[in-house]
Amino acid sequence: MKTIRTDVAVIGAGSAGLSAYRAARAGGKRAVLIESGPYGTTCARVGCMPSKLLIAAAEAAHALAAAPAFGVHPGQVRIDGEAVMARVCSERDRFVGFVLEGMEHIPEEDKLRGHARFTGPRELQVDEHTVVQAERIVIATGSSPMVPQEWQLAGPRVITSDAVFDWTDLPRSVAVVGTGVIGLELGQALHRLGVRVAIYARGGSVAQLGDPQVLAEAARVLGAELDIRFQTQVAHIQPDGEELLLTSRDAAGQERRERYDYVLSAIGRKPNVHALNLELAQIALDRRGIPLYDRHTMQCGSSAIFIAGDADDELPLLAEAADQGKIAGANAARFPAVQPGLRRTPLTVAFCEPQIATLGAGYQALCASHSGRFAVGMVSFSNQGRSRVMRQNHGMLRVYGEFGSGRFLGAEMIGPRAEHLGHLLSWACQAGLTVDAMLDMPFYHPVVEEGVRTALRDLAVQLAKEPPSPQPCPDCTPGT
Ligand SMILES: Cc1cc2nc3c(=O)[nH]c(=O)nc-3n(C[C@H](O)[C@H](O)[C@H](O)COP(=O)(O)OP(=O)(O)OC[C@H]3O[C@@H](n4cnc5c(N)ncnc54)[C@H](O)[C@@H]3O)c2cc1C
Ligand SMILES: NC(=O)c1ccc[n+]([C@@H]2O[C@H](COP(=O)([O-])OP(=O)(O)OC[C@H]3O[C@@H](n4cnc5c(N)ncnc54)[C@H](O)[C@@H]3O)[C@@H](O)[C@H]2O)c1
Repeated sequence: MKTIRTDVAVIGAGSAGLSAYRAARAGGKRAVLIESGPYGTTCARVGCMPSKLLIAAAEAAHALAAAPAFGVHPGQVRIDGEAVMARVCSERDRFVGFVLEGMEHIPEEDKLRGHARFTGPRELQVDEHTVVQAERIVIATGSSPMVPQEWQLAGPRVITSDAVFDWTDLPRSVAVVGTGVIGLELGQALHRLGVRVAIYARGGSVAQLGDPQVLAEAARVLGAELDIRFQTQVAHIQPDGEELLLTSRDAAGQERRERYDYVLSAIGRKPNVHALNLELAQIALDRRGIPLYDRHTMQCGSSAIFIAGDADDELPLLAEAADQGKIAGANAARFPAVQPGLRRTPLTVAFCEPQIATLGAGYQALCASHSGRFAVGMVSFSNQGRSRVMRQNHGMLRVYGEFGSGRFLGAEMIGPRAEHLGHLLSWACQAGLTVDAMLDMPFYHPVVEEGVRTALRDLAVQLAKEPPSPQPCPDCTPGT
């Protein structure tokens, strides 16, 4: 067994780990980056990039299918599944190639291959070959897709999103389980590429939405295009020749059996923290076994251990992994004099169509933190001018503002160009703008942003009213 001594050890060479390694080095410290799997990051290999490539192909097919409504007839449309997957894979490999090039610029002595686990609060063992003694450690181990054990018994045709990007052709049919972001993005893309898709939702959730009105609209709009089975449990999956036989049970107890080429488990991802021997790290864990940490410093308690990215399960997104990694790496370098880093206004986008975005404080969080102290404005896109011009007049935006200060707090939406409207609104939120200040900004015509203005005007009207249920202040109400 070899022993290495270093200032900072980073576990995981994904987006968070690379960012942490660079920040630790920039802080003037020696650092090692330990990776057990392939280099290239989840985002580039099997996440953000290949999924958006598949969606881009689906959008091309959908544009042709939608063209006749404009009086444009593209003729016989043929989807060449092998060509679709060939482009997805070759462009994906290009993105992975950039990451691999970056890895080559990291000195060999800073890179270690193998699975790291704690043997003490400042010591790791990598496979059976190296002991790393580190003054500070960053956990950036990412997350893995979940598949219930009983589904795994049905064999290799029960897959996760990882497997989709290894396909060399499109299958005939896929059952997608889960109406989270992955289920909706991949389910809709495959549907638009001519694959028979059914999406099973055990409840009524849709992507990251928490506002009941936006959620109901999203279920209605997406349900109009896709075969989504809400309130339907997957009861059993069994192999059946070259296919899988899926038995589902709806809310009324009605059973249904259908055959699919694949079942795609999109029921969430779990942080990779359970094979780290965290009990030897001497840090406090929550009830799911995830280290407790300060979200501004990424420090676990007062220890020399930091965490970043999907591993902490706070908001498992690429931009968050990069930000958190930078904060964790910089603080590992300057430990014990840790400093709060920049945490931005939360922003999420689901690239289904219509797109779904949330930003700032979500509706559910506001109900808990701002009960009786926030107002809601809304716009439906059904009659919004530009959206109607483009035949993308579906969805709804709900915006939230604070009584008294008039500050803009956040929004949830499904609708056209949500990725762009989400950015616009999250920038206003982070800048701490009031609703009135936002309405003073320029709005061109005809643009979907005029829909945002309608929602903000509605919010301004609501904010000018009395709060719905004034909360008496117990300390200053006479007699209390
Ligand atoms: C299909 C899909 C689509 C997505 N689309 C988007 C999107 O559009 N936008 C967006 O913002 N986000 C998206 N995401 C989420 C995004 O990809 C992740 O949030 C991000 O990649 C997480 O980065 P990370 O560094 O935390 O994890 P990773 O990149 O997974 O890195 C963790 C690394 O740690 C290694 N590791 C784990 N345990 C150990 C150990 N014990 N020892 C050594 N190494 C270890 C792993 O092998 C891995 O390489 C998507 C995810 C998926 C799956
Ligand atoms: N555009 C993006 O930014 C993007 C795209 C893809 C993934 N991601 C990230 O990846 C993460 C994981 O995505 P995901 O879609 O796998 O998870 P998710 O947590 O978003 O959704 C999981 C879904 O599965 C359902 N579910 C859970 N257990 C189930 C069960 N046993 N049977 C049936 N349904 C079940 C849940 O109710 C939920 O609808 C997301 O949280 C997101 O942060 C982001």
